[in-house]
Amino acid sequence: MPCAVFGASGYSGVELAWLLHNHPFFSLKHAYSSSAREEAEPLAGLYPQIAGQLDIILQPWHPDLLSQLAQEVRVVFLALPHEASAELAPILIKAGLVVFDLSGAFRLRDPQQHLQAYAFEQPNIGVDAIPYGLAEWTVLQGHEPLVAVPGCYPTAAALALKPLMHLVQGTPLINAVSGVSGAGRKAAAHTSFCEVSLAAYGVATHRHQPEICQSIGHPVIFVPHLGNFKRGILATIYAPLEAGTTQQDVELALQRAYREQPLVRLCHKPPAINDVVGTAFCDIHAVVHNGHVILCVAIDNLLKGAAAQAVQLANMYFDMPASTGLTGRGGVI
Ligand SMILES: NC(=O)C1=CN([C@@H]2O[C@H](COP(=O)(O)OP(=O)(O)OC[C@H]3O[C@@H](n4cnc5c(N)ncnc54)[C@H](OP(=O)(O)O)[C@@H]3O)[C@@H](O)[C@H]2O)C=CC1
Ligand SMILES: CC(=O)N[C@@H](CCC(=O)OP(=O)(O)O)C(=O)O
Repeated sequence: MPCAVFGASGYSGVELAWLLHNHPFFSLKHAYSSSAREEAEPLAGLYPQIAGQLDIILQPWHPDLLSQLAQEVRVVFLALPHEASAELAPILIKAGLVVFDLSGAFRLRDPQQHLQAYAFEQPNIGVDAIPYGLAEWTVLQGHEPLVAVPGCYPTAAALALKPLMHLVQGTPLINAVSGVSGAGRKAAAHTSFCEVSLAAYGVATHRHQPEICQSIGHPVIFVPHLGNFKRGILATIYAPLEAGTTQQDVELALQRAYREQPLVRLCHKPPAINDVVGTAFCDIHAVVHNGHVILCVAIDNLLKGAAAQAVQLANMYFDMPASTGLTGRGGVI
């Protein structure tokens, strides 16, 4: 299945390019950067890690390329800033392409909430329902023109909480720490090596708060943190439980949700970021304590939180096992 990656010069884009290049069914035909780059160049020029293995040329995107693209590929993955996705996705859909969008442009159902979170209006692409693709909780029909891939923090938080919401009574509190690749490749002082130690940010204002609420169907308190490591997210979640809920109730609910899901691992001890970095896995540990469940969840933000989840959804879209091409350990950056 020929496909293309937009935003391939970025962190989640290059991970997508690598996963698709090594995939048994998808075949990477085109990799695009923004049009701000002046010339085509090998993607390996930006990421020497892939030299000699993935020899694709990174082409600056230009609308004149659209008709050739539409003739040559069926599926496109967008790893672009939210507004760029919002602008490009409708054009690609109109050209007959199936779009997996990693940005936040199409995730929120409520246009007002979207406007408040992203500060631009959500485009109306004339589709009734755009699937929000939390992969383990989504059924795709295989004819949707666009799938919205969840954000990295919402993936970690919702995978842990969704199986337990019938046992939760009260507001879950979510503390999550992300590595710096979560902020993307573009240079910025607040994400530069000497500036980052460990601190909360976006307290009570982060755009993933409404996304998590939408995903689990319940309000939450969410505090993201930036840590001085490259990749990975570790979330610690405290959720009050209905009186009498036991450890066994929680474990059964998690097992029921995930026993058929190869990319979610239920763990006997709290996971470390190193357990999942370079993988498509989500590791979850749960303990009932003082009327609460304490959940520790780890994912690689660039893989399960972005590129690998997009490929997982594309696998499902084309009726393949969800984990096709995703069970190895790797990661480009
Ligand atoms: N990083 C992460 O952990 C996660 C990211 N995401 C989402 O994935 C998307 C990409 O994020 P990330 O990889 O971090 O970003 P990066 O900043 O690393 O990369 C952004 C990419 O988009 C390209 N680009 C920028 N502006 C435009 C434009 N106007 N038109 C076309 N291409 C453009 C850039 O090209 P150029 O190099 O030429 O500037 C680059 O290839 C974002 O929507 C982000 O929210 C989702 C989950 C996790
Ligand atoms: C560490 C860091 O900066 N993380 C990003 C979130 C990661 C991400 O890309 O999520 P979206 O797809 O929703 O943008 C942030 O907090 O904005």
